Amino acid sequence: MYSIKMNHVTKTYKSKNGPFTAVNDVTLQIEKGKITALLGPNGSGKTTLIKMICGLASIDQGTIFVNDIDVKKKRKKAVHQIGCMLEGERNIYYYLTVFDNLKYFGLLNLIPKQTLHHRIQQILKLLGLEEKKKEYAANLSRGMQQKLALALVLLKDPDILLLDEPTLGLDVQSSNDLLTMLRKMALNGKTILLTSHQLDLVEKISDRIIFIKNGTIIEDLQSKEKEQDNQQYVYLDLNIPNQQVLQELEHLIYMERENERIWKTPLAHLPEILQYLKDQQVTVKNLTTQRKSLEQIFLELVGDSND
Ligand SMILES: Nc1ncnc2c1ncn2[C@@H]1O[C@H](COP(=O)(O)OP(=O)(O)OP(=O)(O)O)[C@@H](O)[C@H]1O
Repeated sequence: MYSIKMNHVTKTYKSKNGPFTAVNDVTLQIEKGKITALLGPNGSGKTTLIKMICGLASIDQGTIFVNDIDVKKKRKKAVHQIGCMLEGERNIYYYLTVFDNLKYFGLLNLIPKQTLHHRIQQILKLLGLEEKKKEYAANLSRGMQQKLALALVLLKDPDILLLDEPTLGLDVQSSNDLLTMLRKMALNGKTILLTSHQLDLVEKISDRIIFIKNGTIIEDLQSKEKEQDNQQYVYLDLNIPNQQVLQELEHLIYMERENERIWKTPLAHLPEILQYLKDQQVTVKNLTTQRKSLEQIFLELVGDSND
């Protein structure tokens, strides 16, 4: 089941040097109840993508559906499904206290007064902001302000969370707490799409990682592969006379990337796979148990963002 469906989405901005395509023909489905991360260098189009999903930037070409609601045609209804926190933009009132910020946003979002107070307490607790509830937002540290911004997003209990760099400015402990909280929310069925530059954190919590470069998806590491990561794999670089021979092998998984063609097999199945390859006159050029780190993949795929 998909919470977000994007079909051939393109966004072109006007700039001094002429039109600039920030998102280029992106087709993507985001699964419900999963954490999906968008990774890419500065200016690769991540924020633009998020802004289009939550109705803050127009969609030039293509369609976006949020919980099957067309963002172009029914923007208000679609946006209602979403809680969006954009990088660097903290929609908080600096001269209201933490509590009053939450109360104000709650009333603005028509949360009934009877439930609002309880909900505010829950969220303050969740984000470790209880002690700061009487503090003016202006006097909070940057990380605390980030938490408050997130608290406001969570207040209306949206089905889908779009979080642009949610851990930016948070200390290690707060980042980890936040990620743990997001994981729990996903387990409870929330769909979370986030962007981050912190590869290690993303690797820890995401079910799926999508790499973006120049407004295009260049790599999509699906959750299936990630779930299997706990198994020990052997990675094989093969010289195959005929691709056909490998297609029916259950335990030999093909992994296609921009610059490499690699196969992997669970360690337990290696002997039978090697025997089969030998029988089929397939040469093993390289065999390793080392999987590339996400950082290596990222650097290899994204490379110089200007190329
Ligand atoms: N309103 C705008 N007008 C013109 N160009 C824009 C506008 N917003 C973004 N861009 C350009 O579109 C490209 C993609 O920007 P975007 O903010 O989506 O990237 P990003 O991947 O989120 O980057 P970062 O990691 O730095 O946040 C950039 O080249 C940016 O300069």
